[in-house]
Amino acid sequence: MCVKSGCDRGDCRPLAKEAGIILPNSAINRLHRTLAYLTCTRFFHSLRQKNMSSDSDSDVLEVEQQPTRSSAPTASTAKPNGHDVVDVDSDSNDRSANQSEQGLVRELARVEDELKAVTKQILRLKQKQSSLASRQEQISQELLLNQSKSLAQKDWTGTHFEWSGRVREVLQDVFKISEFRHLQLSAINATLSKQDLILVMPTGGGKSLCYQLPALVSQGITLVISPLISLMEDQVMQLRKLGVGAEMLTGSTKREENTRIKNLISKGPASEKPKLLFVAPEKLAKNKSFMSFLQNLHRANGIARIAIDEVHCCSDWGHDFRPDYTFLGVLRDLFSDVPIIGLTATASNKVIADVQKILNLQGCLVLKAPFNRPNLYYEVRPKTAVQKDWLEEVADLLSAEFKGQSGIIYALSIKDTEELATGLRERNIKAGWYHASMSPELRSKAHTKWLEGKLQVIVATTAFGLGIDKPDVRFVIHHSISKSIENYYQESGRAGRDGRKAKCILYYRFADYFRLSTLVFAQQTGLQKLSHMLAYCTEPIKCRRELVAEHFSDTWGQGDDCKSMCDHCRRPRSSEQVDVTKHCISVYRLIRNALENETKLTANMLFDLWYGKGKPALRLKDIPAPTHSREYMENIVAHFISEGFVKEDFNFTAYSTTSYLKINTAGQQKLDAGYRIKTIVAVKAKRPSSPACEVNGKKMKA
Ligand SMILES: Nc1ncnc2c1ncn2[C@@H]1O[C@H](COP(=O)(O)OP(=O)(O)OP(=O)(O)O)[C@@H](O)[C@H]1O
Repeated sequence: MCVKSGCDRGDCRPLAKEAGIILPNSAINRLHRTLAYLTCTRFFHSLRQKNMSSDSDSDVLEVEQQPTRSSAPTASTAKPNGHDVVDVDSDSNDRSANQSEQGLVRELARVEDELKAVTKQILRLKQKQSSLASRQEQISQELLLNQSKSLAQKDWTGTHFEWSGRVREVLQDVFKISEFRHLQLSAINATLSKQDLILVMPTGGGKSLCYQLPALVSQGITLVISPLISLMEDQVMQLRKLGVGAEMLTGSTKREENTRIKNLISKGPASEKPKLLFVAPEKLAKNKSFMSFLQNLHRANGIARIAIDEVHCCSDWGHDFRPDYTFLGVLRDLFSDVPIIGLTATASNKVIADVQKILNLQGCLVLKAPFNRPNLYYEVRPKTAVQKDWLEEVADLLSAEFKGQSGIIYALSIKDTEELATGLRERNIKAGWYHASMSPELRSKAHTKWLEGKLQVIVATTAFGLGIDKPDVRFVIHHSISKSIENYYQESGRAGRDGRKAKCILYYRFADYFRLSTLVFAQQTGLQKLSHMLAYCTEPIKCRRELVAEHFSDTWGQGDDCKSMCDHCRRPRSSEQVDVTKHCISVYRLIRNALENETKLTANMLFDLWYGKGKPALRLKDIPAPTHSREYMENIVAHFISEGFVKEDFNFTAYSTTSYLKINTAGQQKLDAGYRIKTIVAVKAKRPSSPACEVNGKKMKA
């Protein structure tokens, strides 16, 4: 060890020699003390280099000022050139250096304390900055929302507009409709007034009319941006049937057809010019020649308005985000005097604000109809583990309650659609299947057979959704849970579009949650949205409509009535709040114990262990099997997942992804700090004690 400084190399003296310096002990000591931040080696290396490049006196060491906390020069040693001068032979210098060292140590401690305080302050300020920034965003959103609300206060329903007479004429003569539905006239008047507008109306509410009718009352073309080719085909076909000129351009439109349509729109005779042009968002985002065509058309006042169908696709908070939709933000600037109308059935306030931002329509008019579909009955039923039992139950339902009625069964995978439809056919139900892997011909054949009533039910993936406009769908059954409440609302919304009563039944099984979580976890908002759906399915007592209204920030006041059109309102149950903290601790312990045994637990493995099954080494003797049913306990664990106490850990194999359960550290910290987890459970009504009665003289239970 080299003197007192802690240098363990012991090579300062040979290095000093090599640098041409003869050092007395006192100088070595002092250097070690005052230059504690340097190892001796570093110091002499730098010195050697310095000496090599200068003719300095070997008795005088010129120490380069280091950018460190102990570098303040003293008046006695400071050279005019800014370098400290250390006289290695001077004892008085030695003493003063000792004093200055103590001073430096004190200063260092003070500086360190100050630094700590400043760091704390910075952290506090950063937190404040981020909370102020999010409040700022919230306030600007609220201000814009207020702007939207005040625009919505204006009376748009009037019939005093210059176009009012013509609007009614077109409604009756072209569309053969006698009366407007809620918000249709307001939306039509607003867009004809050149007001930018976002229209939120329930599925089947009649949104299409709100841009189709104005298209016939305005000069120029209405450009409709739509996410699906099948949706465009359907609309073009319907419009042509009504005698309205409509065209569509997609990525697969042939070059000649493309030119024909463009020429017709820009140069065709007025009587032959189409009034509506349907395009996919990709057409705008990826086709410069089409954008140039639109700009030329605009210069010639040829664009009446732009309608963006399924506008929630702009936002990744919406349920089917499409990156090409984000390109549509340029439209507001490029065609500044052309009114834009965005339409959707599923948008919470968050999605609306997001869409407004992306499309540059901040503060525009928002017309929002209630989400409630009063004619739809919502029910969640437990799903049996055995497929055969489920098929029996549903076949019974279709041949009794839904006999002669038309409906849809939504399934999670392509394989499921085919297996379930086959299973139903074996039980004499006229069932077909529909999914994205079928050829367009086969898909269209299945769709047509169902439309014509040759199939009672179509078992489909969500590929069968947007644009399905069969009015008399009396039931929509979900074989497993949907990816989000938005998806469920859309899919179940295919029922009862004629306004008559229809049933939406969802079969829930906890295991299905994990089939979906492994599919959606890579999406930015996938798991969060799925957890909302999980909470919807496991909700024990609350009205289903109220849950949906809350999700979409819709108003559902005390006076609002479901009219017994959901399972919870039809069969109200009493409930109680229970403390489930101990169950969470058990779950954490089982997961931790398994990890200590190098095993990760899937939900199924966890429940097996909890109920005393599975590998004995992974069981914990002091955790007794729950006294409640597995279904009850699954709902409790579902609550832990929805509330973030339990997280998932996704692991890939070559063919699949597995979800394992893991402890959320933040959840553990909360429990450590004494937090109690509480949840609401339904309380089974006590059976009234059966009065005894007498049959043939014997006492029997009634
Ligand atoms: N005022 C009206 N009176 C009667 N029928 C109408 C009226 N407006 C629209 N419809 C009909 O209602 C059905 C649903 O309309 P539309 O397809 O526009 O719904 P949507 O709001 O776009 O629904 P989704 O979001 O599910 O596609 C159509 O068959 C349409 O002809």
